Amino acid sequence: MDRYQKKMEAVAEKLTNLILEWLGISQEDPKWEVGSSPFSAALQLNSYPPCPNPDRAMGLAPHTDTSIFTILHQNSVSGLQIFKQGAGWVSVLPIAGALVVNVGDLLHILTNARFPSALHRAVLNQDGYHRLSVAYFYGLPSDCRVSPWLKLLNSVEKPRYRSVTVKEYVGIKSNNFEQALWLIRI
Ligand SMILES: O=C(O)CCC(=O)C(=O)O
Ligand SMILES: [Fe+2]
Repeated sequence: MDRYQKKMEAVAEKLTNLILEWLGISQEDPKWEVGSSPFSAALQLNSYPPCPNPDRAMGLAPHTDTSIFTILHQNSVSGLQIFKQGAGWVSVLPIAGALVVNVGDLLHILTNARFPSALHRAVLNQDGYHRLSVAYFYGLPSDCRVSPWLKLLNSVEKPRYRSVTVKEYVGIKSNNFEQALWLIRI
C-alpha cells in the first residue's frame, strides 16, 4: 500500500503542477499554498457486489469530494457516473490502464470555480460482476486555510468564496451537504 501511495503522490504532484501551469501560476509564487503546505492524502477502497435489484439501491449517493482532486482507479466493471449540465448522469466507462480524476471542492475554491467540483455517484449492476474502486483523495490538512488564489483575481474577477479552513468547510458540509460551496460564497 505504501508503494501505491507513493506512486499516487507523484501523479498528484505532477497533476497539480500541470493545473498551476495551465492557470499561469508559477510554483515559486509565494501565494502558491497547495505546494507550500504539506498535503494530506487518504486512500479508500470501495466495493460494490452484484445487486439483485440495482434500481432500488445506490452504491454511493451523489456527492462532490472534499479534496483538491481525487484519483480513481476502477476495475473493469462500470458504475461511476458524473452529472453533466444539460446531459444528466453520464457513465464514466472504465478504460484499461486509465485513471479517472474528479475535481474536488478545495480545487473549486482555490481556482475561484474555474475547475468546478464534479458531482458524481456510483450505481450498482445486476450482471453478477463485482465492482471495485480505489479512491486516492489528494487534499489539505484540516488547519489549512483556503481561498481563491490571488493570482487569479483582478479588478474584473473577484473572489467568489470567502476564506475557510478545511476543518471549517468540512463542518459546513456535514450540516449542509449539497450547499456547502454556496454557503461560503461572497
Ligand atoms: O466508486 C467510484 O467510482 C466512486 C468512488 C467515490 O466517489 C468516492 O470514493 O468518493
Ligand atoms: Fe467521490
